[in-house]
Amino acid sequence: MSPTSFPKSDIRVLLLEGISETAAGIFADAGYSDIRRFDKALPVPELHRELREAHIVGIRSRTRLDAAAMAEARKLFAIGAFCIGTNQIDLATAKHAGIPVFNAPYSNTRSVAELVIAESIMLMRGIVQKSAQCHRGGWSKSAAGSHEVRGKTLGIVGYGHIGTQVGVMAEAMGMHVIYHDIETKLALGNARHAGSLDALLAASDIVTLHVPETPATRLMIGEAQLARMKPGAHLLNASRGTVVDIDALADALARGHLAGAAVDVFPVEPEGNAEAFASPLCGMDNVILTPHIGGSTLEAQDNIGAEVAAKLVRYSDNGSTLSAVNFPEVTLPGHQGSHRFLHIHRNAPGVLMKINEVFSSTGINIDGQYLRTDPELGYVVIDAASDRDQAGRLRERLASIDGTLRTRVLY
Ligand SMILES: NC(=O)C1=CN([C@@H]2O[C@H](COP(=O)(O)OP(=O)(O)OC[C@H]3O[C@@H](n4cnc5c(N)ncnc54)[C@H](O)[C@@H]3O)[C@@H](O)[C@H]2O)C=CC1
Ligand SMILES: O=C(O)C(=O)COP(=O)(O)O
Repeated sequence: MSPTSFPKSDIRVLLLEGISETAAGIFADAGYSDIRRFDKALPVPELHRELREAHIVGIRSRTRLDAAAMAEARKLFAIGAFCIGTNQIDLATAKHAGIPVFNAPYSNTRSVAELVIAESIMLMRGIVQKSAQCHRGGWSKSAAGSHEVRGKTLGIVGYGHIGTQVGVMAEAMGMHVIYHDIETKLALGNARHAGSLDALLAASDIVTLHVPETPATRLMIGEAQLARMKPGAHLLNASRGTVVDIDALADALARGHLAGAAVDVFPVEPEGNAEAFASPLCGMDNVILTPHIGGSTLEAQDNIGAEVAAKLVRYSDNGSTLSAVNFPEVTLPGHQGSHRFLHIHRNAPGVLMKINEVFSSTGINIDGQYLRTDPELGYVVIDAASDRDQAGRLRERLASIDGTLRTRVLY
């Protein structure tokens, strides 16, 4: 266990939104004892209060870490998104504050893909309506409107980690798979590029959305796109609530243009399980509504807890930023026998020279130096065999260099 510039017992780890116990276990095993856990997203005033004392924060998709939240988080040095999406975090503000953000890009993808496959069959068979009728004492034994998925066309919008897995599973059930993506993607199996979003919408019996939340995907499925879908087709959205115009979707369903939908994500979602949920889709028997649980399986949450906590511990103990989503990536070896100085600065000419001057002026030899920059940010890591007092003084001098955003020493 490597000590850091202040005792690990003083490093506050804040874990929100019911992040898996696995994560807390990994922090504890690495010597972190000040771990505060909450099973829901916090209301803004409480979030800001908690952030003031946190050095590391872990969130899921619900907590907004915007510029106002970050302004409160004066001690924060790392953020973990214990999920895939990082749209809830102001990545640029975090970066300019010298705070790397880590996420779990794969761990829950299978869970989402399995749900989409299950829902595709449920929708094509009209199972939710039939189940609702039975619960109400009805009995409508009929094949009308019920179809096998075999031989039908599945259109995947966003052919990334989730979209590709959905495609492979759908083909195993005999479906034709087409996809649309803004990047050139290797088609798996017999999947075919649709040519355009419009072409995909016109050709698919089921359309499933797997794009991230970006300015380009905001309301990418609105009235015009829904109108292009085949009459009687189905729409699934387990991506982000902002991707679909929910009123337009409700209208297309009410008019019978679409036969059904499965929606897991919403433009506005409750903060926690105690808050009521409302949506224009509520009350429609042909719509599967789920409370943003695409990635909520015990397997996925366990894997995510382990993956993101390990990345945060590694950064905190060792300085490595491998796979950070907003930061220059550095993979570092151990630093036995030397102190490790982390220096994060605005990328401007001359900073590196000044850092090196600090060391050369004291005659301390540099054992290893690592540097990664992007146009905005520089991250320099220096291993040097100073004594503890010297290290403290060196750190102060490094911190006083113009453009410095953050410094730490790992002993
Ligand atoms: N419902 C839930 O619980 C979960 C939801 N998600 C959501 O699913 C999204 C996708 O996840 P992954 O497949 O792992 O991400 P990914 O990054 O592997 O794939 C996203 C794909 O969308 C494409 N894309 C981006 N902008 C596009 C545009 N404007 N038009 C067409 N394609 C576009 C990308 O090129 C990429 O291939 C996440 O960003 C997240 O928002 C992820 C996990 C769980
Ligand atoms: O991984 C994602 O992006 C998700 O949407 C899952 O979010 P959650 O961790 O379930 O709040």
